[in-house]
Amino acid sequence: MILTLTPNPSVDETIALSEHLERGAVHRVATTTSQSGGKGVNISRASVAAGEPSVAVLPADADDPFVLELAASGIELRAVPTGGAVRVNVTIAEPDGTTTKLNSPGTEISAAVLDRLTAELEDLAAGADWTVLAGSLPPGAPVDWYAALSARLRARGTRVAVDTSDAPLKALVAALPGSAPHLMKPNADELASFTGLDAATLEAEPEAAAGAARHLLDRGVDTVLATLGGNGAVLLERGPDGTVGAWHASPPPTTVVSTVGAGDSSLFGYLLGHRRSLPPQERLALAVAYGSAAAGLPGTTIPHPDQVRPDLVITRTVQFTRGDA
Ligand SMILES: Nc1ncnc2c1ncn2[C@@H]1O[C@H](COP(=O)(O)OP(=O)(O)O)[C@@H](O)[C@H]1O
Ligand SMILES: O=P(O)(O)OC[C@H]1O[C@](O)(COP(=O)(O)O)[C@@H](O)[C@@H]1O
Repeated sequence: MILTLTPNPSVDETIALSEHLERGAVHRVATTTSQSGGKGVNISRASVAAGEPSVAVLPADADDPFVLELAASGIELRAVPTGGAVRVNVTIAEPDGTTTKLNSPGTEISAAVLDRLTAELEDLAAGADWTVLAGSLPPGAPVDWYAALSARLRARGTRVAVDTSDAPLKALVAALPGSAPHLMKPNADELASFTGLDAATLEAEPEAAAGAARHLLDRGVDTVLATLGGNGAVLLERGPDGTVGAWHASPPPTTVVSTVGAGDSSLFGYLLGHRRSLPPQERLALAVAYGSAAAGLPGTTIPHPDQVRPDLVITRTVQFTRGDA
């Protein structure tokens, strides 16, 4: 079972333009779509589509349309009532695939709701192969909450994966190795944020990304899936003998429609490969195939396994380029 936590869920509104976005101009919108999203929610949605059991833990009222839509989609939920509305995130998708995301801070979360979310996770963790802590933290959550949760949930016997950004990511890295999750999934901007390296260089050069990701393995993380946008992803993994392997995978040919949900889909692809006991290169190929399939779908649409082509992904081993961190 894959257990997910989305502490800051979002209604994802996507505005698709039939022309390039020009700041200050008036645009006629081609289509608008609205989907229930947020990182853990998207991973649970991918799990359901792939026939993998999953439970999504999140703060939201049981009668919120957000929760009703997820339940109708077949996603098993533990929704902790908040009395507040789910935030709205807006994406502007341009015809060339350029995706501009405007993510809201979210509604203030109380200590009581945080405690209930923790209790739900602890209740379910022993039955979870993986527990995924994902996305931003809403106002009111302690910035080091993921670090604290990682330590508590590891003690329950689940593997822990974290995908976050900004201050919660920095707090998690600062808390290493004490509360190290088993897996982290930074993108190039996130790798840059805690290494001080240049994001564009990390995205363009898999060896540099592998070198940056290596800092996390040196501090107790077992696996790093560093996604590099259109340049695929790098996987670093500590083997049973303690040695670290590193691989890069290039995406299959992709016509990009909206990259929202691509990172979440790639993390799910890795977890699916792990649950199927595939070797590391094949887990990486599945991750990149899932991410690229999502990038080719509108809005936050999460791919069905039929849409995912790991057979078209090219993987190779990479050497580390040690950067400063
Ligand atoms: N332009 C693109 N072309 C093909 N695949 C893409 C593109 N952008 C993203 N992807 C796929 O989605 C995955 C995650 O993308 P990335 O932008 O790194 O993640 P995040 O959404 O977390 O920022 C990539 O590893 C790749 O497989
Ligand atoms: O919690 P954050 O960092 O604001 O991110 C939430 C947003 O990210 C998403 O989970 C998509 O993430 P990815 O594009 O990284 O896969 C959206 O569904 C949601 O709007």
